[in-house]
Amino acid sequence: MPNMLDMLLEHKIVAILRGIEDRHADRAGRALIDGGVKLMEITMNTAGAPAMIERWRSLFDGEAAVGAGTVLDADMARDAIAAGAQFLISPNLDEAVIAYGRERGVAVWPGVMTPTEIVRAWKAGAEAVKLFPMASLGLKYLSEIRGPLDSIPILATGGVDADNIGDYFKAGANAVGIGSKLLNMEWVREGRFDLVTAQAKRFTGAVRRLDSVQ
Ligand SMILES: O=C[C@H](O)COP(=O)(O)O
Repeated sequence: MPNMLDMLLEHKIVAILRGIEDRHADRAGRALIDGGVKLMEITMNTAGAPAMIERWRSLFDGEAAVGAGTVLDADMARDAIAAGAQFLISPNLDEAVIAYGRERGVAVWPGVMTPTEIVRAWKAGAEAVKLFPMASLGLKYLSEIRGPLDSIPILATGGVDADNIGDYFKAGANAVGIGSKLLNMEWVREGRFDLVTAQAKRFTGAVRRLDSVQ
């Protein structure tokens, strides 16, 4: 099984699927993969999330990693891992979720906001943290905390779009989580999966270009 942290650091984008309707989900997932997305997070507040995770594990086996998002506590972590989630992402920091994931060999990237929370998460065994909500914290905040906290991988989440994605990496993000600007629900409802793929390519192409100039 591929190492999730390695995948996160290599591909640098996590697609966040929140509230996708089950009848559209498989085509949306396929469209994202066709656009180069390699890590997909189905949030646990999406109706039928565990069943969707389980289905995607076999449907997209070898093409993309499938994890669970909005994992708020150990009960949700248990349900997500039972469904086959390959990584767990949370908006909050709960040491019990980190411990549960570690016991089962599943990567946990908890949500953090402050330097104290980042270090707490790291000490509890998280190999990376989700810095959230970035749209409110701002890029300057990220670059400032990078001074003292320069070795903890940061998955910056919130407010990422195709024009500013490069700024997130310049400010110190190792990876980004992208929701609304990557998966436009209107396109999904209208069956415009070609547009979803084209949009995904804008993001994955931006990451490739940034990698090539480094
Ligand atoms: O937890 C995920 C974030 O709410 C996604 O934010 P975004 O839609 O601004 O990318």
